[in-house]
Amino acid sequence: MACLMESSVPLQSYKEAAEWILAHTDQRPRIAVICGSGLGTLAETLENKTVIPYEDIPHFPSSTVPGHAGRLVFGLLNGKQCVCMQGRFHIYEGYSMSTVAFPVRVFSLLGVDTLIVTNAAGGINSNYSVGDIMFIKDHINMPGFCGQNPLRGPNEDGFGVRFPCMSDAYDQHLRHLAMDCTQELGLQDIVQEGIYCMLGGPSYETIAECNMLKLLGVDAVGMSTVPEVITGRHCRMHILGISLITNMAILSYNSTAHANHQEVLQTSQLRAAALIALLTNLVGKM
Ligand SMILES: O=P(O)(O)O[C@@H]1C[C@H](O)[C@@H](CO)O1
Ligand code: HPA
Repeated sequence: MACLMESSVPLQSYKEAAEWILAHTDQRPRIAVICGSGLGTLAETLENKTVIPYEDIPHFPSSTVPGHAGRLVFGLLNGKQCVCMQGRFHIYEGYSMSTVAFPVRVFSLLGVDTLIVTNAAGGINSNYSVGDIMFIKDHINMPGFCGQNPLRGPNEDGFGVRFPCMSDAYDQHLRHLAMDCTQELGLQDIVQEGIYCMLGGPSYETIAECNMLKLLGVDAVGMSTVPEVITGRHCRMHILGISLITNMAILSYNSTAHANHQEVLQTSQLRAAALIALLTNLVGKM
């Protein structure tokens, strides 16, 4: 009988990707930033950049979504060495959860121990507004309810344990530090803290689905982040998750609004400067 297995990535592929990168830059960052839809401009602000297109790195997946450039950018952010993923992967592109999270294990082999994950998300909480910045305090892995998890398949003991704890997935200290930064920058009025729910996409949610998520206590909905966070926690990284509320989820049958990726990218552009200021300030304190 055929066995339904996550197509887990061979250990050798992570190692070959990491070795290739180590041979192509002498930068050794401990901080990695995954840039969400339209949020890749952060990478442009790094100093002393080394830019590596994903297609040059052995075994690296490729980006197929508008707003996700598809390159690693190494450089200094506020004096600290960082690597930014300008473009991430999603399961709706046809990738398995473990492939989506492939770069996170590569980063771990490079010596990264802190992961900042950003995303564009739809606001479910009716107290939220478009343009709000939400620090993620917890997540719901909705695809996980039917078995999708980046750690599915044989465990790689070298990265972490078989059954990792996720109740502390989002680092409280980093979140408080980030909150302090928003005060300093005068962003406190647009800051929220909440629960992110990942759905598979690529279709946006129905009205019934949005109302169900609201009942479940979800504050923002998206199509990413969870695979990278689970994988990062598995290898003991400290994680800060940030959702930009790019649109409000549609909860009423009277609404004439239509979710669309243009709006997502437009809001990301509007808030790019604020997010860059926030991350620059934060990284300086880390
Ligand atoms: O990569 P993220 O999660 O930031 O992008 C969101 C989810 C979809 O890729 C896209 C939908 O508009 O934006
Ligand atoms: N739903 C799911 N993913 C998203 C949304 C949304 O409303 N906005 C940005 N990414």
